[in-house]
Amino acid sequence: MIILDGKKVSNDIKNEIAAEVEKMKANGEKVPHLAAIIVGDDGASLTYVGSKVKACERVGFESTLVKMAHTTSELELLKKIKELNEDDNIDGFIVQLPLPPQIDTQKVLLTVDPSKDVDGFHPENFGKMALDMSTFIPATPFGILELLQRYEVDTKGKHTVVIGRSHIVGRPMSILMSRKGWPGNSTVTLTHSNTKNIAQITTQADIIISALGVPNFLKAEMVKDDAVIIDVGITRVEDESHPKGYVITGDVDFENVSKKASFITPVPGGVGPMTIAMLLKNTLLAREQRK
Ligand SMILES: Nc1nc(=O)c2c([nH]1)NC[C@@H]1CN(c3ccc(C(=O)N[C@@H](CCC(=O)O)C(=O)O)cc3)C=[N+]21
Repeated sequence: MIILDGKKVSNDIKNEIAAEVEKMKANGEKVPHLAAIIVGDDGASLTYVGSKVKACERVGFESTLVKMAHTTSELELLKKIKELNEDDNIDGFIVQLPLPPQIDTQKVLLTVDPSKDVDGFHPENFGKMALDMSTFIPATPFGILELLQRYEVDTKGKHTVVIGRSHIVGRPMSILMSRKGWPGNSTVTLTHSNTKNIAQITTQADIIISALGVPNFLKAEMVKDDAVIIDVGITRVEDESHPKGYVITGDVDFENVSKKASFITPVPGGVGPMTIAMLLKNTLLAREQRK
């Protein structure tokens, strides 16, 4: 069993990006600038945005964090987005999800300038992804592809089972794994909350990508020998014995599933850090395309 070490690979990628930034500086070019908008400040979201900003500093990017009150109106948020669209200083930006209920997420995603949409959530970019056109690939799916590639995981002709159909992970992942090329060329089954007999499907899988958000959902008996396991779950589970009062728990019963797997991602230290590295990669791309 080989652990797909997202922490290590994401560090490698950050070093590669930092080297690019050094070159840009040496050439007197402007360095990439990422902005993030966060509406409200529930603990987890703020932690993730905070780590994105920290990652920017680490690779030499400029970053801007726009904090807005949880009572922000849709109109105010759309105005802020338009400001960032027009700000020549900003190469790419993200609006941290989920948004409070008074704000229509679809409207927000449609307002982000597709050329600055480093999350790859705008319908134009999602469509390009589905049609194999060059675009920003959403950071979490992009990170999973990168992990599969760097560990030379064979995906051709394999049965990939995706669990969860979210617009951010499951749906795009199912499209990407079925695309021509590598990683890709898989036969894909997309499962979700209405799927019957899910264990019957997962036991047929060569590759399982779980993006469900139910701690320890995937058990050893749901997995065949030598399967490749990608765990996208990151649920905070209360744990008094831990200094933070919680532990980050994945969708996979790692202790038991890892005994059967050929490759497996840990949580934490798997897909999470890759997400951040690929957001930086998209931002670098955005800067290069704006020259
Ligand atoms: N517009 C938008 N874009 C996003 O990319 C986006 C978002 N909204 N909303 C929330 C989710 C979640 N997300 C994570 C990023 C990093 C880790 C990460 O680094 N996790 C660490 C643990 C971090 C911890 O200790 O909490 C790990 O898995 O090792 C996790 C989750 C990005 N998201």
